[in-house]
Amino acid sequence: MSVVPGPALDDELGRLLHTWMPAQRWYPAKGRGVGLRDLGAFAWPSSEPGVDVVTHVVGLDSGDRLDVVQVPLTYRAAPLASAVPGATVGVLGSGDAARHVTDGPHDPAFVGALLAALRTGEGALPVPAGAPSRVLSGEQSNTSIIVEPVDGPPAIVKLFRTLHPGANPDVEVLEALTRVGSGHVPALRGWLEGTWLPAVAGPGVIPVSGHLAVAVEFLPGSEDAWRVALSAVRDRTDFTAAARDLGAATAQVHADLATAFGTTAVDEAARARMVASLRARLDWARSAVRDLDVHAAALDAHAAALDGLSDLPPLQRVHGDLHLGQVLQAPGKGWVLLDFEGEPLRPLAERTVPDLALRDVAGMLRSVDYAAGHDTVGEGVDPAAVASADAWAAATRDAFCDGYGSVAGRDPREQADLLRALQLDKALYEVVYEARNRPSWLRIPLTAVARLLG
Ligand SMILES: Nc1ncnc2c1ncn2[C@@H]1O[C@H](COP(=O)(O)OP(=O)(O)O)[C@@H](O)[C@H]1O
Ligand SMILES: O=P(O)(O)O[C@H]1O[C@H](CO)[C@@H](O[C@H]2O[C@H](CO)[C@@H](O)[C@H](O)[C@H]2O)[C@H](O)[C@H]1O
Repeated sequence: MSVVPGPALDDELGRLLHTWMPAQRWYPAKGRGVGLRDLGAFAWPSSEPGVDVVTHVVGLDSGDRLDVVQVPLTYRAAPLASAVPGATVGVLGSGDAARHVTDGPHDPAFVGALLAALRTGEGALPVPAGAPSRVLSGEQSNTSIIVEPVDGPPAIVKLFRTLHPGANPDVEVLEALTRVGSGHVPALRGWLEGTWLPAVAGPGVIPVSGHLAVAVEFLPGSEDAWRVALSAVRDRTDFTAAARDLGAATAQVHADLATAFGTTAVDEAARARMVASLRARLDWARSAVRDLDVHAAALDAHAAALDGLSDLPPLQRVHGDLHLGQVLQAPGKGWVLLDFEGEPLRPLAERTVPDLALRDVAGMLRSVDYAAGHDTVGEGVDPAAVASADAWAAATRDAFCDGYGSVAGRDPREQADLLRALQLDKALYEVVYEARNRPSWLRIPLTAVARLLG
């Protein structure tokens, strides 16, 4: 990457970031008091005279935890005319020396520098620098920039906001799946790596490297399955044909992942590790969310029964956090799976170890339950509406499993105990996720925990 080390994060910029960052959707330390740590900066060659482009790597230190985020910024003498609300970080200095600070993805000066620095794999179509771009709006844990060249296919560049040393699973998996010709993922078009100081600073410390961004083909006119499913359940329209295709696409991606990364048979030690990890998640969720206390006896019984899990299928790379919001119905391409980063609340090292493909099936079944329960879980809902949402969910879940089994050769419902344990595992993760991020949604996974334990 043709960038050079950039300026330090000084107190004045630190104060601006302290105010601006917590309001961003991607900010990982919501609700926690943090001290900012300067873990490095890259100064980018800027195509616009007088505009400085700098990516700061900032540690968010809350004492017991340190999240590392990348914050690309531009510095201009005058405000960026095209800046949308939220893109303006603030002003440094005053009078003639004032520097207007903008969130990089919203500034063409940063996007041009970023596109020029992307690395491209063999045979991949590079993303031209200088093409018009816009930031994807909507709920996102990262920041994506859609690039639409006038004379070439569009691309979408995702800036990973939370950084981890080493390969980002999204880049690693998309590279492998593109290589084996998987038809159910967007083709990889480029990536970017960077270097910063590790979380633990000190004398003689060695910098770490990792992925900063990934670029893939943009699929215009796509609809995400969460929105389609939510309107289908509201209108009580059939979603079974789509769910069957989605099940088949999921099984095909699992087959492609097995081809690209191989599989590992489960011996007794691996089985014991799997049971231990399911128990560890149970303990983690119970200690994080007190609403689970009412199920103490049933959760204890479930934890004990996990020893009975046997005949586990081979382990392989999986998606790790598959839900309806992670799949697009793309014109001419069918179902496409996105975002192979795994569960954001899980440590990165755990997200890349070979796992059960059924975990993704369980994730999708939970997502169908979310769509059905979105409007009907809670007090005072008409029982007829609950019954019809439940019937929609049951038919959709069956269709997804039918489609999955038709490609995988084994129907997921044949492994009922394992599938139930994985759905419960996911529902417990969701209880923690919702308690931290969307407390008003908490009742959806809590209701599922009660049902799955019952
Ligand atoms: N290749 C693509 N083509 C069209 N839209 C996309 C593409 N990739 C992502 N998106 C849109 O961007 C959203 C967020 O992408 P995702 O990779 O899940 O980001 P995040 O990791 O921030 O959640 C998706 O839900 C989808 O709407
Ligand atoms: O998309 P991310 O990788 O950031 O995943 C996280 O956020 C998801 C919500 O955006 C969350 O998914 C949960 O809510 C979905 C509805 O919004 C539902 O379809 C999923 O089944 C449910 O798990 C995901 O768990 C979390 O990791």
